[in-house]
Amino acid sequence: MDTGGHEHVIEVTDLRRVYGGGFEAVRGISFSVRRGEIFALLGTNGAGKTSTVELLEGLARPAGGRVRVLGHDPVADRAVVRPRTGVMLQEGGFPSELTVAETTRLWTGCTSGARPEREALELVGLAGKADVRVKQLSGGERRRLDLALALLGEPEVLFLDEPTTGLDAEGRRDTWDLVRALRDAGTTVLLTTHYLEEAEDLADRLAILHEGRIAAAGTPDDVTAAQPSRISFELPAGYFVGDLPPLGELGVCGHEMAGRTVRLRTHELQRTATRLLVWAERAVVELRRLDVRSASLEEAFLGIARDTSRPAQEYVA
Ligand SMILES: Nc1ncnc2c1ncn2[C@@H]1O[C@H](COP(=O)(O)OP(=O)(O)OP(=O)(O)O)[C@@H](O)[C@H]1O
Repeated sequence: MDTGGHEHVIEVTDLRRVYGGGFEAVRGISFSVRRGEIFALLGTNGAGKTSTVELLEGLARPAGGRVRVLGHDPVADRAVVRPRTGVMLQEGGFPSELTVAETTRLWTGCTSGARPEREALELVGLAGKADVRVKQLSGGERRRLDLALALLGEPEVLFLDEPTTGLDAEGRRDTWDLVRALRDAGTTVLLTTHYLEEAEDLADRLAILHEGRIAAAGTPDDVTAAQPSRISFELPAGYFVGDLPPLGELGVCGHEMAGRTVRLRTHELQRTATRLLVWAERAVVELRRLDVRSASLEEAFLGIARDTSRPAQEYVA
């Protein structure tokens, strides 16, 4: 299945998931992930990320639509797909009395072509904890053990459900470095995350899910580009927005004033900031608490999360 030189390792078409009671958690989503790509699924709580990933992992059958992983149906062809994939669930659920080394050994026994246990632990920085019982690990260390186990079979495709939840900033960055290194070595990675910075930094492409549908998709730059940048500052007493140069001339596409604080939105950040500062200099006006902020994935995400009237899916990632 070679499409323009890019093999689609994961293909999802009009996927639906309905739980008992008739609740439709995934409402017809489509996306594909190429070999050697990091793809992030973002979304508010309950948006349908885990429900989707479980279908990709073959843990449940879709109510509609189609999933292909490495060209196979992950449920019907589980015996073919499972040995080539690594899965890190949201909850590891290990026997807590076992040590890290014992847990890894147990998993090695169930994994075909497993890499050496110590190598997997070294990859995630847990080699020094081999003799510690799982119940004594910190939350972040347990996440890293989850990741080590997902990596045991040297998978071609890696599913990571919130891989860095509970990790401190350093642990999170170490995990990003590891995921990037795996991607560079050809592993295809699909991850879910609540950390927008993580998606922005790590993902080659992403989709933002909202209420079971894809509300935005593309590269982090694509998704961010549609958002305005923001400039905020306080005007001195006696000054109002009307005292600024005409907002159209500044390139402003929206504004508000609350107390003395002015917030401007613009798609031409450099032009707006320059003209505003030139005006302030000439008018001898001090813009206190000046804050100039580029459009971000966070803006896009919050815009989607707040917009309850958003229409049905129009995006295909
Ligand atoms: N077994 C189930 N039975 C009924 N509803 C379920 C079941 N599992 C999940 N849901 C519902 O499906 C929706 C999607 O849940 P899901 O766990 O996929 O969301 P998520 O995007 O992963 O959320 P989070 O970010 O909170 O982990 C939620 O409204 C959830 O309550």
